[in-house]
Amino acid sequence: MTRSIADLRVAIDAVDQQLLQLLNDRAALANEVGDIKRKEGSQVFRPEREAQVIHTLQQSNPGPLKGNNVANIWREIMSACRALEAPQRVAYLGPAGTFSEQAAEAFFGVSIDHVPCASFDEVFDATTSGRADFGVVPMENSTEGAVTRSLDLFLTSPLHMIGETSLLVRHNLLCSQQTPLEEIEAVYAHPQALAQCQNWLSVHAPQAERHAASSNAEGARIAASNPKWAAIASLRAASQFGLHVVAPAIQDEAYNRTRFAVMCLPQTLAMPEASGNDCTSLVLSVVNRPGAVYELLEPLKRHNVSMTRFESRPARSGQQWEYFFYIDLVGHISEPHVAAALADLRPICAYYKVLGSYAING
Ligand SMILES: O=C(O)C(=O)C[C@]1(C(=O)O)C=C[C@@H](O)C=C1
Repeated sequence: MTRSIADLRVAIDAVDQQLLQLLNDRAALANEVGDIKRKEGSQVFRPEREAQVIHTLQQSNPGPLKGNNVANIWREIMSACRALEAPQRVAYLGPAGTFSEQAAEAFFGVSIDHVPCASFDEVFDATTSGRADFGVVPMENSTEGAVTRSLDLFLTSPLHMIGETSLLVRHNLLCSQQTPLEEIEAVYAHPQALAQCQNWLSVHAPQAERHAASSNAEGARIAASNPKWAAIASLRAASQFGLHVVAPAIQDEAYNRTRFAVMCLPQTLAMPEASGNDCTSLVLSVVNRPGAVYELLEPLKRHNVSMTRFESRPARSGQQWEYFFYIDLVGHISEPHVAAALADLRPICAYYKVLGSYAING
């Protein structure tokens, strides 16, 4: 016998009441954990524990909810529980409506104290000075490669990476009216977004001058003041600034992803323990002589450690052709094969810095 919608809604209401009770029971337990942490003076946010909770639930999930739904729901449940223990202040490139804000909320959930910043430099400053507990910055994009300012800032910063999150980035052309494409005189966006949409702009709005803005949301704010000006930004920025979508999904690569680093001072949160699905990020340099880069990579092969990223940046040391290498390895630094590889690799390096060992956000 099929049940009517009215009957099904009564059943849903009953399940919701049970869920509400269970969620409050859970929040009360988290509160008790919070009391203990306050007495101990230990950090509220435990990313490896949260990753484990989500991983375990995804493994035992009987469906019909999909694994990623389970992850999203529990990220928000834990965000709310964490905020009861103590609100976490998170710095990112603002204003409201940026992809960085989206990344911060994807990692921490929405129950955070938002600290929007005017530049990547300010995100590092805010997190270093204690104005924020954590910072979120983009590290790499699947179309445009490294976000070089973030990499350079990490080199001299006392901050370390305690997590990562990756976002599918869809760019939209936004205007204050439905302005025809051929009438758009200027496009405002962050240089990364302009680069990720350059082919589309050359074909569909070749007459439009391209202007760099400090963020896409700032570009949206500027575009809101003139119907002949457009911005490249998210749907979230469109609703934030009351703009229309003149053209959706204009990024040159359909699969345009940006990976963000989550960072903090080591005294705020020490390196997370291994979660079982981790990554280690390093910055290294070697003296410039034949075979040096080969020697750098050889210990990884010998100890069977996979490398998922190898990025070089000029050292700016005054010496030409000297580089820093940004390397990501699969595994946690406490795993024996990773520890052994790094022990062999370290003496070869002229410069060696572990940016962090943290759970892969999947
Ligand atoms: O297990 C803890 O340490 C908690 O504080 C509880 C809890 C949770 O809600 O499950 C909340 C915050 C932490 O980041 C990890 C987990």
